[in-house]
Amino acid sequence: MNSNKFVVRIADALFKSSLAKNTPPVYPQRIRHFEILPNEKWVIWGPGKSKFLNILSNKYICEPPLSLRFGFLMESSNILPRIEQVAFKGVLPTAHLSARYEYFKDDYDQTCKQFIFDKASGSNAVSYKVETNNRKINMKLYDVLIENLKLSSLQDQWVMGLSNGQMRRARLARSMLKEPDLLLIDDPFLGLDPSATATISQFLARYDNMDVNGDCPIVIGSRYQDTIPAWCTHVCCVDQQSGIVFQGSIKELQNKVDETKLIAQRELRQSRKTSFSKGDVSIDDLICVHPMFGKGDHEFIKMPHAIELDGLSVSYKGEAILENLHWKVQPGSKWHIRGDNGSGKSTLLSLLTAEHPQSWNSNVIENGVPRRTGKTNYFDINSKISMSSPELHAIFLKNAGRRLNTRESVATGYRDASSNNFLPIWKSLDKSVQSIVNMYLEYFGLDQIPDSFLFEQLTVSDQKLVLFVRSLIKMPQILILDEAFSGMEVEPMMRCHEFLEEWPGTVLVVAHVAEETPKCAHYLKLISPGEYEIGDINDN
Ligand SMILES: Nc1ncnc2c1ncn2[C@@H]1O[C@H](COP(=O)(O)OP(=O)(O)OP(=O)(O)O)[C@@H](O)[C@H]1O
Repeated sequence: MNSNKFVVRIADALFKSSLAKNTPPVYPQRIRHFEILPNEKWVIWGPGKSKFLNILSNKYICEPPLSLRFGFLMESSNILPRIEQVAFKGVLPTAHLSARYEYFKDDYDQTCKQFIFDKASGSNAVSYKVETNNRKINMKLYDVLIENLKLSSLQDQWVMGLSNGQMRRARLARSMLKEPDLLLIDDPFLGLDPSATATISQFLARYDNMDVNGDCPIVIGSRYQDTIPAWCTHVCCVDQQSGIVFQGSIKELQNKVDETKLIAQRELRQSRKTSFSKGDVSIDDLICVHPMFGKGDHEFIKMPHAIELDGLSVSYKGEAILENLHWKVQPGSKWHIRGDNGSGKSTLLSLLTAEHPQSWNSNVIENGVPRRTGKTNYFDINSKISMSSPELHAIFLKNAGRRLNTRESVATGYRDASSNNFLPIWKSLDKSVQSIVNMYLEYFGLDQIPDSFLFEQLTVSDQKLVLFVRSLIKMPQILILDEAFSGMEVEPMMRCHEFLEEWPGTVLVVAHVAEETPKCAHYLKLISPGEYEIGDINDN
């Protein structure tokens, strides 16, 4: 790339999401100046990052025309810029929760390699593929990507079976393989375990200088609470309302960055204090109907284990994922399930919720009774369990995202087997039950969202919050929170964590990042098949 050129330049621009007359601008003020030069590595930082990345990916209409320009296009070019934007998304939506674990795949499932190529679709019923484009694949780049993104051993696996972390890496490879002119990655490290985070961060740091790739500049989006990678050279701090707060070289702005972080933390503490004391609804009002509310430790000890695994093993086509796992979970205990991407955490949880075909397994003992086909059924099991997970998020968005508003979405938590049942129920609920839903909405600040907003129109953070609240309202004995807080803003996340400290039921949490992990007393760490650790967490 010519070093005199810029990558992106914004000058005196107002952005709109539509040409319709009354559409308000994305930011009320014009963006006076913003410019990315080759060899600069920018992080778009702060609560307005996703909006700003949308601007950079040319998703809005700019006024005047040409106030947003891309240096890699010819002056008079009519060609659209080739920009890839990798945003936070979980696993692929499947037809239903168990589809991910089924042996016989959906007709149109692809291998991981086909997904990364993004070139053809096909049916498993026929042997040929239908090309959807004739893009030439740079195989040299493909090899580099799968090696560096640790996807080599997963190339031939069905893409639907990939774990969250594996799927994030596959999405990144798919975007990079398109050799875009500009690559925008929002929250590049969400859902990745610490070693994958380190490897991918190092890879991104040197990516634009690699021979195999044609100088693709990368811009990342990051939240206040995330550590800005050391290789970023420039920062653009953006808020939701007014746009750019400050921008420039990180070296020069380091003090400002630190100060902004501190202020954000202080404001958060302050808002927690005030918001928790305001309003009429207390946590006790919300949880007093839980069957375990008010029970003391001496009572829990006398109860049978909520879950007991007595030598559980799970394998795919002979390859073990979990082996001889022994684990006892006391009612009312809170567990952090740990382990690297792909170590089997979601698989373990899908066994508990009976979404996994190998769930009918007498090594799974619930409330002292071994699970057996004919004795226990899916609905009985799920009447006591609720969950929020990336799989559920993806399916909820696909099936209910355009139909249900916040209140209706939360209310579906009352459905039998609510993890998989999104049929509207709000209108048929008793007035008294509706008022419980309303109390939850009020407590978590979701009552501020107008009823005209559908689930899919909410921010990712609000969607996560809705799914969390949805998982609570049927007062489950076992609450499963699989990456339930990744992608959430800090304030609502802290509110959920505080609430969970009082929650009387059993809680199983999967989270890779300490800040996203609510307080747990115990941990189960999956290391490799047959190897695991169980212990207490004494971090108080
Ligand atoms: N149908 C399948 N066939 C083969 N392998 C599968 C299948 N489904 C899942 N796997 C593999 O099983 C392993 C465990 O996946 P799982 O989703 O349980 O991991 P995880 O610990 O939850 O990971 P993450 O932290 O990334 O969410 C992964 O390596 C995944 O690729």
